[in-house]
Amino acid sequence: MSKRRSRSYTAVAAHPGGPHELGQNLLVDGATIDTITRLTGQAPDPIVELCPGSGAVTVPLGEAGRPITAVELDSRHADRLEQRTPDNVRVVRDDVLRFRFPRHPHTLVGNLPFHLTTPILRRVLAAEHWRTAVLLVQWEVARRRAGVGGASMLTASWWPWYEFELHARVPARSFRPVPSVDAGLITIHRRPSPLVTEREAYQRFVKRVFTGPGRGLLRILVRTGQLNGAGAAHRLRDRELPTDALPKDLTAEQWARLWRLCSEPARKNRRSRD
Ligand SMILES: C[S@@+](CC[C@H](N)C(=O)[O-])C[C@H]1O[C@@H](n2cnc3c(N)ncnc32)[C@H](O)[C@@H]1O
Repeated sequence: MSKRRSRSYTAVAAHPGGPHELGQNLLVDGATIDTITRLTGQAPDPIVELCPGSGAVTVPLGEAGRPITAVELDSRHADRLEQRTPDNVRVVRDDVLRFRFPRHPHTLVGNLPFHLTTPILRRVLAAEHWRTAVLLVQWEVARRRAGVGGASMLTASWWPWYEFELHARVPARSFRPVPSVDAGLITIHRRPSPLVTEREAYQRFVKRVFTGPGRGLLRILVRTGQLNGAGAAHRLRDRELPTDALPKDLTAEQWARLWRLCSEPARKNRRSRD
C-alpha cells in the first residue's frame, strides 16, 4: 500500500553525515526487539518513536495497529520506513532535538544514537505529555539514570516527577555496526503525583548540592548555606536522612524530603507574608 509522505514538520532532505555521525547502530537482536515491543505495548496511548532508523522496532510495533509517529532525520531511512510500514505509521523527517512532541498523552520509544543521548533525554524529560518512555541508551547512562550504583544529577533533578527503571543490559553485539559499548534498556514513567511541586527551585537546589564543596550531605548543606549549622545534623536525622551520604546515593524520596527540610524557612516566610 502506498503512503502519503508526511512533511508536516521541517523536512530534512539528506543529512551530510554518514552512518557514523548519525549514530546508526541498528538493533538486530530479536529478543531485545520483543522486549521493547512488549514494554511499549503496555500503555494504551499513541506512540512516538524517536530515531526509528529503517524500522527494527517500528515494524513489529506497527502490527498492533496503534498510531505511531516515527521521527527520523536520515531521509534514506525515512523512505525505507515509509515503504515497510502500514498506514497507522506516520514518518516525520525531522531532528528529534527540534521535533515538537504532541500535546496529548502518548508513549515514547527509541533506540537513541549514543552521541545524542543526553541532549535527547533533557528534551524528553522537559516535555509534558508523554506518560511512559522505553529507551535504549549506553549502558553507563542507563545505570546512572536508573540510580544503579549512584544516580546522576540529571536523574536527581527529575526524580520527583519520574520513576526510572533499568530492565536489561543489551550487549554491543546486538547492533550493526557493533558499537564500542553495551547498551541498557530503561523505562521512565511519569508519576501521577509528583513528590515535589516547585520544579525550578528544586532543580537549582539539586545542582547546588551536587556541585557544592565538601563530602557528605551534612557538610555540603551547611557549606552551601542550605541548612543552618546549628542542629543541622539533628534535623537531618529527624527526617531519616543520612548525614554522611553522597548526593549520588540519595533515593527519590530522600531528595524530596531533603528539599522539604531545606525549603521550610522560605515557605514559612512566604506564609507569614501572605
Ligand atoms: C541507534 S539508531 C536506531 C535505529 C533503529 N531504531 C534501530 O533500533 O535499529 C539511531 C537512528 O537515529 C537517527 N538519528 C540520528 N540523529 C538523529 C536526530 N537528531 N533526529 C532524528 N533521528 C536521528 C539515525 O539516522 C538512526 O536511524
